[in-house]
Amino acid sequence: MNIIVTIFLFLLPVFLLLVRRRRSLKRVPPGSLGIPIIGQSLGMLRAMKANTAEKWLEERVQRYGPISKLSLFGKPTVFIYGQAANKFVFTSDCSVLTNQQPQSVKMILGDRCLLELNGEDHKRVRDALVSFLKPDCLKRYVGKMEEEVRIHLETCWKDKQIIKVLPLMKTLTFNIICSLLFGLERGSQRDQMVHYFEQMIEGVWSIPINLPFMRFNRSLKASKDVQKMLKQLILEKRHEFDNNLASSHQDLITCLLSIRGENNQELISETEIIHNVMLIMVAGYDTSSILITFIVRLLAKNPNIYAAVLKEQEEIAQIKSPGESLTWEDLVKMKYTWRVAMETMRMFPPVFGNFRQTVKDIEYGGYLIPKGWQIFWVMAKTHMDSSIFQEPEKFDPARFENSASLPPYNFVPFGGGARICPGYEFAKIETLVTIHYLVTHFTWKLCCTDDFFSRDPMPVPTQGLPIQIVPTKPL
Ligand code: HEM
Repeated sequence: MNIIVTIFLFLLPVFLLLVRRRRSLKRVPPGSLGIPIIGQSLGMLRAMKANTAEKWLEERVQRYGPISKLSLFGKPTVFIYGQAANKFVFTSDCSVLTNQQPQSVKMILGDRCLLELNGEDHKRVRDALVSFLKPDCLKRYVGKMEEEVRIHLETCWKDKQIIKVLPLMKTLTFNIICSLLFGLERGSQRDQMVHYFEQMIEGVWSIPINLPFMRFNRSLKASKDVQKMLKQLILEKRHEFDNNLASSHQDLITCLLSIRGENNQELISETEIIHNVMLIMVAGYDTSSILITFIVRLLAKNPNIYAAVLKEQEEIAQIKSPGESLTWEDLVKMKYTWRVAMETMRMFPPVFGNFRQTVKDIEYGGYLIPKGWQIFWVMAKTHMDSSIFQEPEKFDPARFENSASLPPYNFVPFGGGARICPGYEFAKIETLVTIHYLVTHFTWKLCCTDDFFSRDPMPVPTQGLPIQIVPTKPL
């Protein structure tokens, strides 16, 4: 026995030496980590603001190749892009990569929101959210979304000549979220929620460099106010549910409360409901409003495409009797309009890219990425790759006529894998319903014809996209 232990103790250091030597043979990717803490953060933020982020990244690719290291927001980072990179990020489980968000996300949205969860916990909470966000469930809410769109156009577009699209689309998407997800009707409670929410969202994606401390603190305080309101809302909805008073039009909160175990105990905790409802508010607000804003911009610049969308939507409107609601079946017919939306997201994806963190030393593309480093994957660059999308600068919805023929992992505006956007169908319905109403009731002209938009981190067109509108049919 002693001999075996002695041999083991002798061999152990040799084994460890060999492992370490193997690891050191692999190189970390080329590039520089720059000045400590700051690294390349300022350069990238500047490029995002100046709408030159793609060029900034392309210069890196020219200099170091498709995989390079840099330092972003105080952490060593590896930048990757392309089909293989997307596949790697979307198919790696939480024993390899975990989600990585700025500390501000955890502070404002809470540590039980999906972005902070991994593995089994992530799956359990995500499945609960998807039970409401899946098409089978959302089908029933097309009419409710339509009602919000109608009221929005009546109050914010009717009798106006010039409007700014982005702020209005933000108002609309927030109202849709309040109505469908929280069952919060129009009135003082909803107005108060908007007030706190607008302050809260300012700080969510912030890092110390881009938001002054005072404003971040205001955002943090607003998050507490939103949480207080949600707590009260949950109390009311739990009472309604337990006493069978819930209306047939369930909202997300009631749906989460209704997920029960064997002894009727709630399976999603109150904290998880609050944190995830706040995440949904944030995740579904900027993204969809930006998508609709960019569609409006592209339709104004491409009259032929506007005409084709109008034709498709008129065909649907014409078979409706006055006041009849849109249905799921109508949305299924809006194939061309959705292709326009897909092409818009190819060229102007609301989400530019995102971060993950390595859980252990990993090998990718022949390089070593050490444990604890960030991975910065950028989808926007893959969408403009001319070897995948011919003439990538051309706005051409026809390229999605046969989207099944697109090789996988190349067009990923909603991400992929275990963290693929659970709000995909929700975003699709609100986009199609809104565009239906816009094209069948208005024509418009851009007031700012420049092509500029900054990324903050989502794309924001100049002055929020002012347009001149002309009604073509009464609402
Ligand atoms: C055009 C609209 C939208 C786009 C382009 C979009 C895009 C994305 C992307 C790319 C991700 C994955 C990020 C990653 O893997 O790191 C994501 C995640 C997410 N999205 Fe969306 N989204 C949109 C609308 C929505 C809506 C309307 C909701 C809610 C109703 C929503 C809720 C979420 C949530 C909760 C996550 C986190 C999922 C997880 O970590 O498991 N999104 N979205």
